[in-house]
Amino acid sequence: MELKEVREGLARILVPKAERIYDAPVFYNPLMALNRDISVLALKALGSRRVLDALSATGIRGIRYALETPAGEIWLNDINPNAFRLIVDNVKLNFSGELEIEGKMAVLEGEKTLVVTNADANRLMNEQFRYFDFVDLDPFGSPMEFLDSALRAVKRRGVLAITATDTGVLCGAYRNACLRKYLAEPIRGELCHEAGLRILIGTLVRYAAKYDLGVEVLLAYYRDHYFRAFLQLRNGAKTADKSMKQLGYLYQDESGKFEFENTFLPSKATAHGPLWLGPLKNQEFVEELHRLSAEHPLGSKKTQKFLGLLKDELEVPFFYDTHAVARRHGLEVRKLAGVIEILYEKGYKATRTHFSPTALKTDAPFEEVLEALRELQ
Ligand SMILES: C[S@@+](CC[C@H](N)C(=O)[O-])C[C@H]1O[C@@H](n2cnc3c(N)ncnc32)[C@H](O)[C@@H]1O
Repeated sequence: MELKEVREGLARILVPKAERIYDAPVFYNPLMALNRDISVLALKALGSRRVLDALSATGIRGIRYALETPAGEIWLNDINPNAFRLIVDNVKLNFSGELEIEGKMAVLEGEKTLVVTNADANRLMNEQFRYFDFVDLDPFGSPMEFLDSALRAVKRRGVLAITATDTGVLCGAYRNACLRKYLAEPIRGELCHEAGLRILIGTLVRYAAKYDLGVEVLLAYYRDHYFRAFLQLRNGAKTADKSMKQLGYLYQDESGKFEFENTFLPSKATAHGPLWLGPLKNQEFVEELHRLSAEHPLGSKKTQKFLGLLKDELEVPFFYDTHAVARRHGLEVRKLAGVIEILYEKGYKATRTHFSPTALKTDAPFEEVLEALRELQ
């Protein structure tokens, strides 16, 4: 395998030289630096000790966790033998000390303990029952095939960090796949990304509830064709019931107006979901990540700005995309800032949203958003 060295955060990592990322013998995507930055900041803020990077590829994520956060014991796993060998080399490149290799496992004991394994992630997570404070799933496509095992490997008050790159499925391009994997009806159109993220979280909540685990969303977002969610687990049947009560359904009519209902079963056949209707962030947590991003060696120049956008975003379910509203009502597109200003003057809250550069989140009713656009014609 031909290799080159890259730097990200405090890590030096050997990655395969390849024309296209999916042709490489071990997967590495430089675009995911922002995802890894936010994960490093989250782990730093949480202070979790025992961490599993279950689908590690080059090891870049787990090695950054070891170098840049207070985590004391970090496991890096991949089923691909080439990945295992590369992770071992990358651990050696970043840490001094003796790495003891025995078959499909390598252990480095030092200031930090690093454990590298070449196993099926489900098998490893089932063997390490309730062992980890923080479990990271960063798969190709959907995380669903790993979810039950992750919910068993993580401690009952631990944190799950989950990526999903199957946006076509969660956003309704492949409806049947969404029904199969997430047992949910997706939506097409301008709300598909937020609905997709909320379908993903809704499914995670239902899976956690089986184990009498409740879920608090520390942060969840959509970016660069993937979803990412950090979930704080809460122990007990009552907290699981509370989380389940935050599930519900979304409805949208042809005018673009939407509504949602917090019910276990939908009242109408046109429902989209079930999906999570609770918050997508813990405000203090996001403010802390934003603050930390100013002083941390980041891998992507875009991370701090993106965290700022997430921090300032109004916490209400769903948004109005001004381009979509204008199109649906035969109006001219107008600047988002102008619409936000009119709503502000009328006493409503309104902010930009990370889901779309042309959309706003507001507590104003749909008619007021439409009226604001009309005023600007
Ligand atoms: C998207 S890549 C991970 C990228 C990495 N987390 C990063 O930040 O660069 C997914 C990895 O999962 C590994 N994988 C796929 N199925 C697996 C399984 N059942 N058990 C363990 N690893 C698996 C693949 O070999 C691949 O390296």
